[in-house]
Amino acid sequence: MLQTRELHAVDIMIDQHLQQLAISNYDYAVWDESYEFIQYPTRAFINANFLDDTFTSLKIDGAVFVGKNKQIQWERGFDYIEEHALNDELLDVVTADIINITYPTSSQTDNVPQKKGFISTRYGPVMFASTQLRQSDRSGQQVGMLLFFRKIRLSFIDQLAVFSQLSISQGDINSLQSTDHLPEISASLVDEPFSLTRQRVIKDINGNPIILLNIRHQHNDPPPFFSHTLLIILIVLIMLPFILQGIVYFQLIRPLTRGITNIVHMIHRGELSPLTETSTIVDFQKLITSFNQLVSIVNQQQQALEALALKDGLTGIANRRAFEHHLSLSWSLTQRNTLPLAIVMLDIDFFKHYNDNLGHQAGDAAIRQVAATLSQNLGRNDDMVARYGGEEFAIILINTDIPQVKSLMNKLLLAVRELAISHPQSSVSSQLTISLGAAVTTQFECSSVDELLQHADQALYLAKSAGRNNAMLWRSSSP
Ligand SMILES: Nc1nc2c(ncn2[C@@H]2O[C@H](COP(=O)(O)OP(=O)(O)OP(=O)(O)O)[C@@H](O)[C@H]2O)c(=O)[nH]1
Repeated sequence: MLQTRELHAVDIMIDQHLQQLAISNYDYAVWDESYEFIQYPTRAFINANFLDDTFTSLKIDGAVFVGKNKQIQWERGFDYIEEHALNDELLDVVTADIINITYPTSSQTDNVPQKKGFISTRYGPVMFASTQLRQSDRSGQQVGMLLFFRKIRLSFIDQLAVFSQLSISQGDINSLQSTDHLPEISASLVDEPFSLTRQRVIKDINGNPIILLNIRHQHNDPPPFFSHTLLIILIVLIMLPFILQGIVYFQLIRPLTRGITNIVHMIHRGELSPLTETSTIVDFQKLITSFNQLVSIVNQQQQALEALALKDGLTGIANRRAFEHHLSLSWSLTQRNTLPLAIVMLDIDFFKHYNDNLGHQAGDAAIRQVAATLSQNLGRNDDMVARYGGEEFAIILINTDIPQVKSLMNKLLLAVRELAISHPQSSVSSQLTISLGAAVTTQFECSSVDELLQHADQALYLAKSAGRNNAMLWRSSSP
C-alpha cells in the first residue's frame, strides 16, 4: 500500500514536468506573434522572445519552429542548467528525431494538436512538447509547429526521488534485454512479490522503454501476510477479554451457580442427589466428582440408617415403627381396592417364667428363634411380621381372607411348638408356645386401622384367657 503510494508520487511528478513543459509550449505556439513569425520570420521576434533567460525560465534546452513540410524554420539549443549553447549539429540530430514523430498531421481548427512525452534521440532521452502554431484565438491554418524539449538530467531523477521520498537512480537502459518486460512507474504492485527494491521504466511516445529507474523503497512496507496476521492479532486482543469472560462464565460461573442452586434445592427437599454439571476446569470437575462421591456415601449411610431404624435390634425383623408405617400403607391400599386386611397379634406364653427360670439371655435366644420361625412361615411378599414389643409380635396380611388367616395361625402355632424349646415353667406345655389373636376386615367392618388393631389385641386377650397355646379370630358380628 505504502509502496504503491510512493510509486504513484513518482508518476505524478513526471506528469507534472510534462504538463509544465506542455503549458509553456502551448502558450508560445498559440500566439499571434509566433503564428506570424513562422510565415514572416524576423530577427526581432527571436531577440525579443527567445533569449537565454527565456530558456532558463521555461526550463527548456531547445526551441524549434518547424514550418510546412517539416522544415526547420528556426531553432536554438541552450543548456539552461549549464547556460551554454548546444552544439548545432547535436541540436539538428535531436530535432530531426523529434520532428519525425511529433509533427502534427491534423488541421482541425477547434482543437489545437499537441503532443508531449519522452522520446529517445541519438543524443539521449528527452522530454518534449510540440504544439501546432495558431493565432491567439486558436484560429488559423496549419503553418507549422513549435517544439520545446528538455534533456533528462540527473537532477530530474533527483527531483523524483525527493518528491516521492524514494531512493532512485538511473540504470543503463541498454542493459535491458528485449525479453525484459519491465513495468512502467504506475504499474500495479499487486502481482509482484514484496521487495524493497524494484526496477521501473519510463517509456517513450512509441511505448519503448527509454529510461530505467532503480528504485529502493525507504519504508519497510509490511507484506500483506504480515498485515493480515497483525489484523488477526489485533482482533484477538480486542476479543480476548470477551473470550476469557465467556470461558470463565461457561466453565466456572454457570456450573457453579447451577451447582449451588441444586444444592439449595437438595437442602429444601432434605435429600441429596448427584450434581449433573460438568466442567473442563480440572479442579472444578474434581470438586463436582468429590461432591457426588460424598452424596453417594451419605445416601448409602442414610439408607443403612433408615434400614436400621426400621429393624428390630434383637431379632433382625421389622420393628414396631416399621410395622406401623407398613400398616398405614396397607390400610390405604386395601381400603382403596376393597381388599381384606388382617392383623395377627401373638405373644409367647408365660415368658416371664421362661426368663425367670432360664435367664434373660435364653429368653433373648427364644425370642430370636420365634421371630425367625414366624418370618419363615409367611409366604407372600406383602406379608409382614414385626416385633411389636417385648415377647409380642404382630403380623400384617393383605388380601388374606378369614380361612387363610385361621390356617396361617394354626401353622404358626405348630411351627413354634416344633421348635421344641423347653419351657419347664409353662402350665400349658413343656415346650415354648404362643397365643395368637387376629382381626380381619374388608371395607366396612372397621372404621380405622386403630380399631382393627384393637380388635386383634382383643382376640389375643381372648386366646390368652382361653388357656393360651391357641388362636382366636375377631369377627365383626361375634369375635
Ligand atoms: N429375654 C427377654 N425377655 C423379654 C424381652 N422383652 C420382654 N421380655 C420379658 O417378657 C416377659 C413378659 O411377661 P408378661 O407380660 O407378664 O407375660 P407372660 O409372662 O408371657 O405371660 P402371658 O403373656 O400372660 O403368657 C417379661 O418378663 C419381660 O421381661 C426381651 O427382649 N428379652
